[in-house]
Amino acid sequence: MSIPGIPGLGQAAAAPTFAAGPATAAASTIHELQANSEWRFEVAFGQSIDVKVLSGTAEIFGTELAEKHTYTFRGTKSSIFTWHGCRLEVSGPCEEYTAEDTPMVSYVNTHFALEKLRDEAAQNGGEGPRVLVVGPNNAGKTSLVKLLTSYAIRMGRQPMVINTDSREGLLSIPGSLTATPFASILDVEQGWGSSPTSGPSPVPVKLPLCYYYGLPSPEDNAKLFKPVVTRLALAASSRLGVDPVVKGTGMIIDTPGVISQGKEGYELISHIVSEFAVNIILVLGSERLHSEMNRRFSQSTSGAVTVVKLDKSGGCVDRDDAFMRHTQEASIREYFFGDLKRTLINSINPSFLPGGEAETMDTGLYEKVEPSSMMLHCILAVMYASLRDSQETIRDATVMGFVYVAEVDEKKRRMKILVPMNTRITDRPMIWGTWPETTVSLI
Ligand SMILES: Nc1ncnc2c1ncn2[C@@H]1O[C@H](COP(=O)(O)OP(=O)(O)OP(=O)(O)O)[C@@H](O)[C@H]1O
Repeated sequence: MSIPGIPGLGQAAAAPTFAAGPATAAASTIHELQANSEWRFEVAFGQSIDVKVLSGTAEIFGTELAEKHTYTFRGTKSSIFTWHGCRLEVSGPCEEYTAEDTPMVSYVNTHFALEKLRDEAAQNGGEGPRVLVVGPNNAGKTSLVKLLTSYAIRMGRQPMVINTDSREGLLSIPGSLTATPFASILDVEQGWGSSPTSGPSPVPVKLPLCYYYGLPSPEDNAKLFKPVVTRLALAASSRLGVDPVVKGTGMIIDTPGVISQGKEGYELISHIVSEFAVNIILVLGSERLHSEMNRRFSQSTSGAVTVVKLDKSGGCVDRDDAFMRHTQEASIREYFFGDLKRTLINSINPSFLPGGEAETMDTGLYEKVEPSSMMLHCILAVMYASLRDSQETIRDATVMGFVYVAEVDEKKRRMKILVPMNTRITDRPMIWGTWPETTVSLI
């Protein structure tokens, strides 16, 4: 483990100096990176590159790369940063350039400030900081959350990472919200790591507490999003309560970019802040949002929220709808086919009932439906609840896992589904989210 000292601490940021403009590398190339510089790359979907650290130290969003090990990257936009300089060997086609101007010093300083709070918490038996990261789309929120998580792990901590951005699942499929205690390093090739259903992984598998929302944006159905966040916060807080190491480290909460713009979004931020009892807000790349967060939270009567502004990295790239769609499909595939050996295909005949056959109060949260051809190639969330439970209980339940609808026979009211779970699910309510829409056949 070698978190570096803090190189360049207190120095003014250097003027942007890109070592090279975007270029396309095909054959094997050697890159010599100077200290404090970053190699940024984009690999298209359907293509892959191999990267090897020949010498020196290098990291991806805080996770150190092993020397001489070949890492393969597919369909990704990312960067490799070095504190002390390194030599990289790269083969395969990618868009790439090297940058010397990065906000890494301010990010690592933020990490050390959080460490100080964790040390203080340890002295008085308290809780580590509950950190919320907000900012517009593609401001680098998830990358910062990864970096703070990796650095905390490298210090022997175990942060609870919360994902409230349903567009990108964290160790789960898109549409879900999760809370995951991280004790071991992140898998840099996979992003966060393998989902629990994936097979053998070089990096230990993490088990998220998973809740289901089933829509891409919190604003699509705030009436559903808010209570799901509340449940997630309750579950995460109680998990914190039973694990002293996680409690002493605290939480790091990622958010969807859409809530960082506009009044409706700010209301959702307030909801997350109060449900998770957030005490640090990191604002990425928006003066306006920073001022709004200060106005709302700095002078709060409890006075307990600290708002910090951080620069957006020049490396952040916009991801268009097609790229997001590919990413979402890749994570769905990984969920179902991470380990083919453990994949089961079941034919079941459930009356497809969120809320079940028993009389339940119709609260309008979910509509009861029969198997229909509309469900073909869709994903259903199997809930830890009973068919007799109320709709609220089902909404508030955690997700057991997800199934994929491979065939539907409307006449017989039968579906053939792909079930990557080794357990009986026919007596469980399943929720059919309208998103992500699956357009391709997985099998
Ligand atoms: N320094 C960097 N160099 C190269 N790529 C980067 C860098 N930082 C972030 N990226 C890439 O930019 C994209 C956007 O970053 P990220 O996902 O962290 O933003 P976000 O604020 O979480 O976005 P959203 O709100 O849309 O979820 C990602 O593909 C990420 O890998």
